[in-house]
Amino acid sequence: MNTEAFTFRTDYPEDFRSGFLSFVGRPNVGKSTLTNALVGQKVAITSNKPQTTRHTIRGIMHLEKAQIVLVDTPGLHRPRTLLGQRLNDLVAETLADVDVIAFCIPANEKIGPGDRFIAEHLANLTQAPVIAVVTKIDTVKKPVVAEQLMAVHALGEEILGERGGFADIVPVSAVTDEQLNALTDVIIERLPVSPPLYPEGEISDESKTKMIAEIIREAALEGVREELPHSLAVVVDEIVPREDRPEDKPLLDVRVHLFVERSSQKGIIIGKGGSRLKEIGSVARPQIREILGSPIYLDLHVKIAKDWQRDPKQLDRLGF
Ligand SMILES: Nc1nc2c(ncn2[C@@H]2O[C@H](COP(=O)(O)OP(=O)(O)OP(=O)(O)O)[C@@H](O)[C@H]2O)c(=O)[nH]1
Repeated sequence: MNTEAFTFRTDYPEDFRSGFLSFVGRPNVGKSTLTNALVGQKVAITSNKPQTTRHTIRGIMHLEKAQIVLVDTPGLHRPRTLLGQRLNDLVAETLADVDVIAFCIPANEKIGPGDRFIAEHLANLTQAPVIAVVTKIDTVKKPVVAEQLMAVHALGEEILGERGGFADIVPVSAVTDEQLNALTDVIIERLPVSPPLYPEGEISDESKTKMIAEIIREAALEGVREELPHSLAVVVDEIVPREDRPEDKPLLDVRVHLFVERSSQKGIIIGKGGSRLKEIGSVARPQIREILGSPIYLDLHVKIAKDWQRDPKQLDRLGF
């Protein structure tokens, strides 16, 4: 494994602020994209299909005057399957101990029952300040953004009225980077005065294994999201140094299982003569290599785990 040494910053100013920030919002509102845009590195997985973010993945912003630890939560939604229920529990747990919450609402969709559901949850679950972030402002004209800001303000007054509505409302685009600095400043204001919580250089405190699983999942879903809606789980079984390698030419064996629900899905993942599996490997390999800081041999196996989304035993085994 890569053993870079991370160092804690000691020259921080007296009024340095550090703390945890969690993004919440319906699926697909741009939470992962915003996390990536803020942290500046790919730490969470984005897609144009909802609910790809299954794990809580953190990115850390190391700034001159602050350190912001971003906790990217899965889309909070009404639970339909057991998996959904577990995701919601995870969201509740995450919200219980963050310093600031950023509630994302897209500029290009009217506020709906899903947003209200989340706002009500926030009112009940947390005392932390809630900043409303109006996302994807590049997709609509200015007057539409203005209208959405008013609607969001009204939502805050109605549901979080007891605490004076949303702590702030900030329009942003994670694609054009518009207003990201403004959002950062607003977040910092709400963090406690505290020394840095994490050493410099660290982009994620999730195990590298989880990041690797996400990369492979993303590569595997590329182009086949329609056929494999939420039926793919990736488990990294082991990462071990290959024996008998010269010291200056190490190689890591990365052994991975991809779990699908049905044999038809297995066929889709593997592709004709293994062609898709090869493709998945070539997309994922360079990214994994970068994370581990070493050449790798990527060993991908596809297995069927029936109805894993509804089976508690399988869910435990797959780490949900
Ligand atoms: N034009 C535009 N598109 C965006 C922006 N932010 C996100 N998107 C797109 O919106 C889609 C969903 O973004 P994600 O970041 O995956 O959304 P999410 O809220 O993390 O979704 P879940 O993981 O399902 O909860 C992707 O196709 C993004 O490329 C933005 O600022 N502008």
